[in-house]
Amino acid sequence: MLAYFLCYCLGVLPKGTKRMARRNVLITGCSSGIGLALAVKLAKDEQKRFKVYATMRNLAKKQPLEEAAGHSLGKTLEIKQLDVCDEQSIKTCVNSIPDRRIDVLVSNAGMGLIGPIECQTIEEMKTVMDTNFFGLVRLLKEILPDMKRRKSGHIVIISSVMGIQGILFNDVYAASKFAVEGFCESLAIQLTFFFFFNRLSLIEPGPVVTEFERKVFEDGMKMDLSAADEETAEMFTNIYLKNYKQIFQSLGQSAEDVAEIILAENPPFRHQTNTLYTPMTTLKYADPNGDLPIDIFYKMVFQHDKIFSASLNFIKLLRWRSRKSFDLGKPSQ
Ligand SMILES: NC(=O)C1=CN([C@@H]2O[C@H](COP(=O)(O)OP(=O)(O)OC[C@H]3O[C@@H](n4cnc5c(N)ncnc54)[C@H](OP(=O)(O)O)[C@@H]3O)[C@@H](O)[C@H]2O)C=CC1
Ligand SMILES: CC1=C(/C=C/C(C)=C/C=C/C(C)=C/C=O)C(C)(C)CCC1
Repeated sequence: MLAYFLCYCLGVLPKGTKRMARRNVLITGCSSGIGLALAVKLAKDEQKRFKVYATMRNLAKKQPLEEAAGHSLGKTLEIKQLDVCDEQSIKTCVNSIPDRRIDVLVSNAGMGLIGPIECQTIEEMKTVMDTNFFGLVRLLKEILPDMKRRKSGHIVIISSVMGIQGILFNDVYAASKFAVEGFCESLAIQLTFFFFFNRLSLIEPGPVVTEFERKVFEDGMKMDLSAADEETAEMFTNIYLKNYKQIFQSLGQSAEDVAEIILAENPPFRHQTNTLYTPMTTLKYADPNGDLPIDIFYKMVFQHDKIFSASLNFIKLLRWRSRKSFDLGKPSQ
């Protein structure tokens, strides 16, 4: 079912319903996680509808993708170098594609950052903004003019539920995804003029079990908290980090699940992939004043932490008993 929605997002109907010319898809951040899963999914499409340019900043990390790609490597999938923080590397990559033709751009590369801001340097914060926000801007500056000239193209952006709603100790990461969302919301209006209908889609996953989760947790565990006061350091360690793994185990999707959701025909502008997480984001829309989600999150963390933890365990148990992850992203029929 998620596969259906993925195909739907990149402009392909289910098998056998429509024939289309092969489409060039460029994906950033394919060394692991969602980018890798999506690249492989598209490259292995039975009808060979895609030519995938799976890019990564460090080609020394290409082995997992090569292994997962199998026979599609060198046929429907090519691996290329692209660092979203380096304009020249983007240009070189795009110039190496025949006629520079990119039908679908998937802006996926990104990184997380957690912890008290007192313990993060401005340089670390700038790297997150540079990767998650300016990385997208650089890609579009290079690729969008060609799409506008052709009056066709589709841009899929991996945003996050944190592009809608901030979460404790994710201040800068959430800011980077809010920047992405504001930027895209503005751009979508202009693109509707060029492409006649909206061809820009924001994918908003909740927690996904990937390298992102591991890296962010490890960095959080070894963070030097000496610049924070005792209460803040305690809150980060004993509330946030303590619950972190449990949240991913209970609510987390797999990269493959998310990959399946990404391609759809006439996709909505925003698509949240994780139905278990939507009660959280709905709080934002339920109260235009913005107090409700802050109040509820505060109570969940500081007053009803045992109920919150028990609820997460219950969800985990239900998912385990069903012996497969819930079909979290099933599109409504
Ligand atoms: N995992 C989660 O819970 C969620 C993730 N997301 C978003 O999904 C996207 C993919 O993350 P996910 O698959 O989970 O995590 P991974 O860490 O598995 O993948 C992130 C990818 O981005 C790459 N990357 C980082 N910086 C750059 C750069 N400067 N240029 C090119 N590539 C770069 C990484 O490369 P390298 O290996 O070299 O570091 C890696 O290939 C991100 O935008 C993330 O914000 C959204 C919601 C939830
Ligand atoms: C739900 C929730 C929490 C944590 C949420 C997390 C950890 C979400 C992670 C989302 C990710 C990783 C998105 C990536 O883009 C808290 C603050 C513990 C308590 C309040 C409710």
